[in-house]
Order: sequence, then structure tokens, then C-alpha cells
Amino acid sequence: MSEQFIISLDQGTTSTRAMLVDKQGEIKAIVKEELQLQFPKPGWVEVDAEQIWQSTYQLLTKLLAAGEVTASHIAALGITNQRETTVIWDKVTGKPIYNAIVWQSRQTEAICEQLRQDRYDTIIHQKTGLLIDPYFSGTKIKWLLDHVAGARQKALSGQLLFGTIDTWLIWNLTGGACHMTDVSNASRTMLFNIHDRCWDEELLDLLQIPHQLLPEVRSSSEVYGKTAAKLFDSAISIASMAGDQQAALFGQQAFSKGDTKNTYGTGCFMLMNTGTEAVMSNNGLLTTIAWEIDGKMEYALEGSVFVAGAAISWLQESLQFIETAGETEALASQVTSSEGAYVVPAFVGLGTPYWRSDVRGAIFGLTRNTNRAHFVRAVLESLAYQSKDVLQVMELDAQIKLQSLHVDGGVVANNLLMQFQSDLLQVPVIRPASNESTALGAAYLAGLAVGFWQSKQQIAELQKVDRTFFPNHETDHYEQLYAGWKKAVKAAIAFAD
Ligand SMILES: Nc1ncnc2c1ncn2[C@@H]1O[C@H](COP(=O)(O)OP(=O)(O)O)[C@@H](O)[C@H]1O
Ligand SMILES: O=P(O)(O)OC[C@H](O)CO
Repeated sequence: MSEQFIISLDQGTTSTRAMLVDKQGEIKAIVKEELQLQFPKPGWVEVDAEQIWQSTYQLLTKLLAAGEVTASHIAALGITNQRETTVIWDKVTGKPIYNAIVWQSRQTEAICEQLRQDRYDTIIHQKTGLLIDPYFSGTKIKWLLDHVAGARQKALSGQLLFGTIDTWLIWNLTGGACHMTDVSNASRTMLFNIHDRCWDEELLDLLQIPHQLLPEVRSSSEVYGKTAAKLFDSAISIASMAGDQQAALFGQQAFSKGDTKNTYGTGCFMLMNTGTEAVMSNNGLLTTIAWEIDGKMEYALEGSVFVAGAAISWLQESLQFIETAGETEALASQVTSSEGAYVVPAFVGLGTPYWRSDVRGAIFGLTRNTNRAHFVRAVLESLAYQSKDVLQVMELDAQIKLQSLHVDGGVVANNLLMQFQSDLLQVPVIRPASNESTALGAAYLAGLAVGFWQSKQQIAELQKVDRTFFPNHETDHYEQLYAGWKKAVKAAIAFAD
């Protein structure tokens, strides 16, 4: 049998998934394993990096068995990963010196506050496209070197290696032969100059990070190396690495400037392809590298909503208004509007474009008539309003008018919300047939590198749409609703002030 599949490995925050993808872009087998996060102190989020590697390896073995194939049937393996999460390990023993610090973790807030006070905001934004925040890897590396006994000394003597999860996995998969990352992951470290395409010496000095700790930065689609002989019955080429949000953009075939996707999971991540131009935002969006293919780097603007699906989980788990997330659609359909009720689910503050971590959730416009259906509808609508908040500044910064929005993530099963999103934005909302855009993106990038697919054009032809939601053109009505949302957000901010 010839090489029939690409393996796509999607290492996310709460789970790892591995898939076999065929030439038609169909997923032929999928296996998944949950991960145990650790919360050692309030606001800290960590995970056992060794567990990530061990479970990934087991999952790959399981995938081959589930698909009834051997490694010789695999054309290439692609890696996509939760971004920013930081691991430092000893290159001799291969053991991490501490847990991986997860992107959500706030333990480096004090380091960030110092950088803000020292007025590094502008320089960091200009060089990296990012804002100073514990979210990104740079301050997490500094924290590890400062807090783990002996780490700084070992780092200086070249004994330690740093990596985001892509790097940690490729290093283990290749038996230590590849200490590499790709440009999309590097662009989330707050150490990478996204214009000059290199680790930035000034930022490394600022955070006291020795250069020898850092991986070599490669493109997102090329053969980096092969899996170590001991792992599978034959070696598999590893041919893509990409951060999961960028991979989702690629998986949605958002190849042209202005193409935009929104992933509705726990939070929302919206990315717009801005082509070869790194558009710098004046409104709190991040500028990030989308991917590099054949020496050509492309960029994206990114905005995030902290609470999206998490608000649905809140209805289910904390308020017990619903038993399953899916019920929200039938419930909200019982009414034609929220009748003036607005829920601002700012449980952990507001992200783009407000960046107010001190704001908390609020409810407005209740009447004696407001019932469960109105309330659930208001929560669903809040996801669409928050996405519009992000998109408005994105269009402004990119000087691009959105033509349609590609969507993915667990929440997009909700037809009522997708229709409302289309009405509110006044553009078609396109839901793909497969909800695995992230994994498909990594598969496509790997497939391009080994000739499994010949071109982006060929990949674009694989696109299968489940449903397109077209806008209802009562624009005044939706503008009025949105104006109400803006007032609600303003009032929630005023309450925090
Ligand atoms: N039909 C639905 N309507 C609204 N929300 C939903 C629906 N189905 C799932 N969700 C929500 O989607 C979220 C999970 O999406 P997922 O993409 O798996 O998230 P993540 O990758 O961030 O863990 C949960 O918060 C869940 O409540
Ligand atoms: O693992 P996910 O899908 O929640 O994605 C996490 C993001 O990459 C964080 O930037």
C-alpha cells in the first residue's frame, strides 16, 4: 500500500487529538485523550509536559491501530499546538525542569507590570506585534530561570532547552535531533521580531534569556526531520508546525488577504489574513505571523474574546439553567428577541478591544417579563456582540471590509447563534462540513511540504461547506441592538471604575 494519509496532531490545552487525513481532506480515523491541568495557586495554570509527550506518543500508536495502517502508509506528520505554553528541559536527561506553564497562567504578572512601568509597551508592540501580558512565553521563560533552583546557571552553560509545545513534541519525536519551532509559534513568545524574522537580542537582554536556550526558527511547511527509529515500525517525516489558531485559519482555506475566521470555543479567537503585510493595530489587536511557506511569510491580525463557550458552560454548570449546551438553541428559539436584556459575560475581564482585566460580568435590561428563554438568548447573543466588537476594530486597522466569516469551534453547532452573527455583521457566515479546521490546517501544511497536495489551489478545492448563514437585511434593527450592547459594556466598565 502506498502512502495514503497525513497524520495531524492537535495538541490543545485540555486535550490531545490525532487524526488520519486522506487526499480528499477527509478524516479517516481520530483518537483523543484529555489532559489534566494543575492550578497550584490562584491564577496559575500548569501541566505536566512529560505527560503531554507520553500521551501523545501513545495516541499516535493508537491512531495507527485505529486506522489499521502502519507508519509506512503515512506520507507525513503535521503538528499544531496550544500556543505560548512554555517548557524548559534538560537536553541530556530530556526531563522538564518544571511543569509547562500554560498560556492562561498569570504567574508572571509582576514581571509584566515592571515592563509596563519601564515603558517597554511600544517597543515590544513594534517588534513583536504583541502587548505586554503574562499570556506570552517570554516572561514565563524568565520566571522559570528565576524560580527553579540552578536553572539560570544551567541555561548559561547550554544545558537547557526552551520550547513551546510544538518544539517539545518535535524534539521528543525525533529523539532530540530537532530543536526547532516555526514562525507562527515563535511569533507568540514576545521574543521574536516579526519583521526581521529573528529572535530579538534586545528583548532577550531585557528578559535575561540566553540565546542558546532558543530553538531554531523554521517555516511552517517543510520536512524538519524524521521520527526516531525506536518509535514506530518505520520513520515518519515531520513536515509542519503551526500554532493552533493560525492552523485553523489555514484549515479554513483562508489563503487570501482579508479572509477571516472566528473559532468559538471556550473563548473566541478571530484571525484575519493580512497577506505579506504586518498590519500594526491601534486598537489592541495582536499582529502575528500566520505561516511561512516556501520562504514567503504571511501575517494575521488577531483578536480574542475571553468568555464565549464558557458563558454557555456557566448557564449549564453554575446556573443550571440547561442540562446540555445544545439545549440553548431550542430554548432561545422560544422567543424572537431577548426583549432588551443584555448579559456581558466579562467573568475574567474584557479582551479585545477593551483590554480591561478588572471588569466583571453584568446583566442589564431585565423586566418582570424576562424569562429563561430571554436570558439564554441574551447569553448567546453576547458571543456575537463580542465578536462584532473585535471585527469592527479589525476592519478599521486592516482597512479591509469583511466579505464573509468562516467559523469553527464547539459553539458553531448553534444555528440560532450563527444566524444572529450573520445578521449582526451583515455578512455570510460559513460553517465548514468538518469542525476540525485546526487539525486540517496542520495536515494541509504537512501535505504541501511532501507533495501529498501540490498547491493551495488544490487544497482550496477540497473545501466542503456544511451551511452558509445569509444575513437578514434589517440593518437598522441590528444596529439598534448593537448600540444597546455598547451601552451595556460601557455601564459594566463604569461599574469597575
Ligand atoms: N450547540 C451549542 N450551542 C452553544 N454552545 C455550545 C454548543 N455545543 C457546545 N457548546 C459550547 O462549546 C464549548 C466547547 O467548544 P470547543 O471548541 O470544544 O472548546 P475548546 O476547544 O476551547 O475546549 C463549550 O463551552 C460548550 O458549552
Ligand atoms: O488549546 P486551545 O484550542 O484552547 O488554544 C489555545 C490557544 O492557542 C492559546 O493562544
